[in-house]
Amino acid sequence: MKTLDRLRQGLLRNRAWDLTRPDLSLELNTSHGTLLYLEDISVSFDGFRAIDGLNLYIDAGELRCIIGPNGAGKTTMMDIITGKTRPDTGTAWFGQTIDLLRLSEPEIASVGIGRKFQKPSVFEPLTVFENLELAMAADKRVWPTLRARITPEQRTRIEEVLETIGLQEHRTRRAGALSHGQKQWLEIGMLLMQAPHLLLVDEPVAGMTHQEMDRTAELLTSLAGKHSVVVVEHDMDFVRSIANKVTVLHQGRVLAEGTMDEVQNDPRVIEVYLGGEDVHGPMA
Ligand SMILES: Nc1ncnc2c1ncn2[C@@H]1O[C@H](COP(=O)(O)OP(=O)(O)OP(=O)(O)O)[C@@H](O)[C@H]1O
Repeated sequence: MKTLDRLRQGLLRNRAWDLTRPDLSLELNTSHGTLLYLEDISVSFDGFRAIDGLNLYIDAGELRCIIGPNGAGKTTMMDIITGKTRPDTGTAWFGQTIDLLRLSEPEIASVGIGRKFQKPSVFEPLTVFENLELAMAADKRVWPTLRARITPEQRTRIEEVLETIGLQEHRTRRAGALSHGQKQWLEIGMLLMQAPHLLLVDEPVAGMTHQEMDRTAELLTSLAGKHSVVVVEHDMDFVRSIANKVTVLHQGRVLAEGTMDEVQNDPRVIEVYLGGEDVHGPMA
């Protein structure tokens, strides 16, 4: 029997698996071109359906923007992908073989899903370089010994990431002394140290200057191709500047999907945004 079928059977059969979970696949397979499959996902909190039959597919290497009014379910969707929230129904596959609903939060991170929350959480007393060094250690138990020595390969990797995030000249600065935008880029760099296949980025430009927003747009678009990037953002100008494909969530399901022009001209989307439900204002 194919691994996928075996896993599916296991899922239907029982959720209490053997602790060793011998049939658990952690090998990513995206030969069909799709990295993330969320199908018919629903979750309720105290009887309120925050996610309601959600279907979402993210291609390998794609940059996708997710928009939607307050309470549309964007954060809850991210929580489901990362294992923080378990759906009541539905399936969530990472590539064709990895069943996310069978993995713990740390396991989901280790198969290559990184999440950046809105508020930067860099280690302020440490330098930019040291932050990246720490982020390299997937196993946080090795932190105390990590500073002892890094290999030339690891140093090269850190240098590459410093260049990607544009902080080469700030490598010896304390993270706490960075601007808000620089802290956000450092945190994206810290995620990159884990070489994730999928990066989930929550409101990356909130509180940024225009210049920082432009730099963030460049950074996120440069990551696509090598990684899949899912950006949840309220700032429509920013979304327009980076998006190929936009998904509009509303009441826990996909309302519309397409280019920014397509979704902006979709009467259902206009109704949701102009209907007074969104405190962030109409779509620009
Ligand atoms: N743990 C929870 N308990 C109860 N209700 C919740 C919980 N998490 C989310 N909700 C509710 O589910 C709905 C969806 O919330 P969610 O935070 O996912 O929306 P969102 O699209 O991220 O909104 P925003 O743009 O304001 O961040 C909201 O009505 C919210 O109040």
